Amino acid sequence: MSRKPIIAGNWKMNKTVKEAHEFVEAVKDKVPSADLVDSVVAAPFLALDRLVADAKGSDLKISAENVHFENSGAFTGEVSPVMLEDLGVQYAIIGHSERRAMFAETDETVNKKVLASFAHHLIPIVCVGETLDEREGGKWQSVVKNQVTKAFAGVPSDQAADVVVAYEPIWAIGTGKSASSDDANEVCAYIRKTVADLYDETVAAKVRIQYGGSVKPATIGDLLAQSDIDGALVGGASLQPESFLALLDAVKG
Ligand SMILES: O=C[C@H](O)COP(=O)(O)O
Repeated sequence: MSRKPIIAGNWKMNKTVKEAHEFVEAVKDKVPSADLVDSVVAAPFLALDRLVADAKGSDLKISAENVHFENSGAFTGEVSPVMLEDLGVQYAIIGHSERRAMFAETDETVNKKVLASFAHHLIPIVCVGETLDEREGGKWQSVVKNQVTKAFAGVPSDQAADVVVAYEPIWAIGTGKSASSDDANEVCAYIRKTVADLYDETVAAKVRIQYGGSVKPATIGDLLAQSDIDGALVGGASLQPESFLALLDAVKG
């Protein structure tokens, strides 16, 4: 089965609203057709309202970088899926390793956020990945399997097929040390097998799996050529319009 690639920029804590607006204005009419690739930018909450309006009518899609699992209530500083749906945001990154490491995100909260996202028409981009110690200790399979299994708990099969999984080995994020295409593909294939064990081969064949970790325009082509890598989640190289568009060009071939 052929899966439509999905290339997502994750800006992390970068760009003012003005800078974000200028970026979207610069790229929105240059991204490839959404028939060919899903082109996504994940921006800080403050910019989302403006960016959804900016991107309207174009093939560029807008994502949040996080979402809370409750609809409303006494959760100071948080943003709910109801609020994101209201803005017209289409995706939410969930469980990024920076949130797991610095903001107490757990497999349980990741799962709650996945379920809450589907309840509000947000497509979850679920991040998983092992630390360097876990890789060197030969534990990446158990780490990744556990993260995937817990993230998908309670997700019905029709929704499971729409989940985007981002495999991001923690040692490769922002370090300039990308996993080799073969190593990244081995893990992505293992993630797909895990989804097949949880559901079936049909669901597993539909789930899109991104690689993330020091992806650059020069390296994305080799990654996308792999059997089980359907896109990329890109930090640093997504911050400039030229670089973001160059990542998307790799899909066009
Ligand atoms: O979400 C994106 C990843 O954390 C990768 O970031 P990076 O491309 O700057 O290594």
